[in-house]
Amino acid sequence: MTTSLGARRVLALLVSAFGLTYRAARAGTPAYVVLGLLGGVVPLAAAWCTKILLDGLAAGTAWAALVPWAVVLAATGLVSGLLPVASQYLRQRLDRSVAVLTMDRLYRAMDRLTGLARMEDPRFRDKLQLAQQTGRNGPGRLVDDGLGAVQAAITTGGFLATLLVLNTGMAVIVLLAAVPALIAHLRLSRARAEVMWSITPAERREAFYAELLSSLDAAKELRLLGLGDLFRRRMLVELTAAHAVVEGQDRRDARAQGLLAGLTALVSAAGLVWSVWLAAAGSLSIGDVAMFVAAVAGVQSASQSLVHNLASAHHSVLLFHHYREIEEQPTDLPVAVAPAEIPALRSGIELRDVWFRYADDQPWVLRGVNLTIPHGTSLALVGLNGAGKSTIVKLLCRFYDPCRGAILWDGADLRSLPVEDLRARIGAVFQDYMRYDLSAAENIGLGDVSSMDDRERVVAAAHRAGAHDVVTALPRGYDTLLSRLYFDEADREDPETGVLLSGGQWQRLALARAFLRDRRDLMILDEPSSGLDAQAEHEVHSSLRRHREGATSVLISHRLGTVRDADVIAVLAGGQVAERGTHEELMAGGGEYARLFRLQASGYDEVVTG
Ligand SMILES: Nc1ncnc2c1ncn2[C@@H]1O[C@H](COP(=O)(O)OP(=O)(O)OP(=O)(O)O)[C@@H](O)[C@H]1O
Repeated sequence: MTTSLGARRVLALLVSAFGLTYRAARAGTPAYVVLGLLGGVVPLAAAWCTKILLDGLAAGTAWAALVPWAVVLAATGLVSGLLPVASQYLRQRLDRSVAVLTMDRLYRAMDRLTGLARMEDPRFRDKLQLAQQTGRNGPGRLVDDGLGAVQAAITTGGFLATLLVLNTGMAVIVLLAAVPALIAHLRLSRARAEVMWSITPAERREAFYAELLSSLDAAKELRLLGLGDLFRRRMLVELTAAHAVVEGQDRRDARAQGLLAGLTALVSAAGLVWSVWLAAAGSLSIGDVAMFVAAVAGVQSASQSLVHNLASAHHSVLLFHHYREIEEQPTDLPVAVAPAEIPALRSGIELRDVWFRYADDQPWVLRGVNLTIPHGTSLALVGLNGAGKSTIVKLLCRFYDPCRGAILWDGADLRSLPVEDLRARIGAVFQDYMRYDLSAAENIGLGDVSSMDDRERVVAAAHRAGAHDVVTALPRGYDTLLSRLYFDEADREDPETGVLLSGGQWQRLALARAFLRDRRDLMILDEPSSGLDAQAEHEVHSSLRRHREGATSVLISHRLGTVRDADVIAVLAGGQVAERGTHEELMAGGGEYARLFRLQASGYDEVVTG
């Protein structure tokens, strides 16, 4: 993560933040800008009115001539009281409009990521987290900071110009008091920004432990293994380490700011004594002295808010940079220049000399895999843990591209096909399937969004996956919410909210979701029955067998009894297909498959026979 960006990039980010804000609120943004500029002018107007009034009083001007100035002075007081209220209201409206636009754009950009590699990159995840944080109000904050800086610059410039007209010496004194302080504050704020960036890793680790300590998923292990104390101590170590770094910076800040405040006060006091002396000698009017006092205070507070705005803008620009990087990112998988239309599968799918590793610095997972899945046949992939079975599935869905070799769909390289169309032709149950905090019907219906409301199809899919009885036993049947989250107030009042299923019951729903897509060309089942009881597993595989007939499918299972009737069984080992054939052929061959099958069977045999 960076703490500095080129001037051109910073400018582009500022322009884009203003652009986004304007697009989100076409009337609100100009109004907000006008109020901001007004805020810069009001202190100047008040100082001028005070000067004119005091000079008039000293010169004995008739009260009728002074009344308008008194009214204007009172009006500046009213305006400076109302401005913050109106600005805050507009700012909040602006933030809400900007949040809708930026969130929409951010998640559209995420949707453009069709592969998985970038999502798995920890640096990308860091960026994404920052982008999510800043997306909502980042542009608004940048506009705010930019406007605040302009406002401060108007006030400072106005006072300096006024003093230059009245007396050059006074302008020089005000500058002498403000400029070194401005420079020092800028340096301090840059040092603080660097410190804050330097502690982000510690803060992230702290957040990780804090999240772990309150995570429902981790609760069982944390309690059983008594890990709460360990993680709490680790969290505190990270927190105190971050605090120690910030404490050092706080001390440096306090020292420097104390020194600066003393210096500024000294210069201002000297200037004040000098201006009073000039006034006594008749070279300055009382109004001029009042203007000098207002200018010293005005320039000081304006330069402080300038520093604050610049520091805050610096931070906001860096965060907004991450948002823009995510928003501007191109799609992660190469897109064919003229993607071919993807026809319904006719001849089959072929993996031709496929080599794959997850990153250049990681070991090869697949080393020249050759496999064909003829149309209408079933392929079973077996192999030890980590052999690369799920990796092949992910390549078939084109979540990654092979590093070498190709996967062909009826002879066409997957890379030449539109990825959305390819996926529309595939149904799958992944090993790490999702559990959606939605109703049972929606959990199944998501398999085919166009049939989500087609209850008949949803129920039929549930029947086939052995999920129907599970679902009908729920308090509201298919409409039962499977969640512990409250979606709205009505749910909160409902005692039937938040039904949780067992692991195997969830798996049946995931299977039903896949069955809703069974008219697709390729059905992929990665460990579809690992969590099912023996009876359910038997029923599911009988159902699978029936529905697999004539369909093209890939099945992965460690329970070899469930894959024995596949048309072809391929054994993966060492990143290659070590054996392939029907169950009978492989058993007769006496290789790895036969060894594993006998090993598993012997477990049952021992129990049954002895
Ligand atoms: N996203 C990933 N990033 C990096 N390496 C990965 C990733 N996913 C899997 N791997 C690695 O690739 C190898 C193959 O994993 P894969 O999940 O394909 O094996 P598998 O045969 O399905 O194993 P299992 O039987 O345990 O499910 C493993 O060494 C694993 O560590």
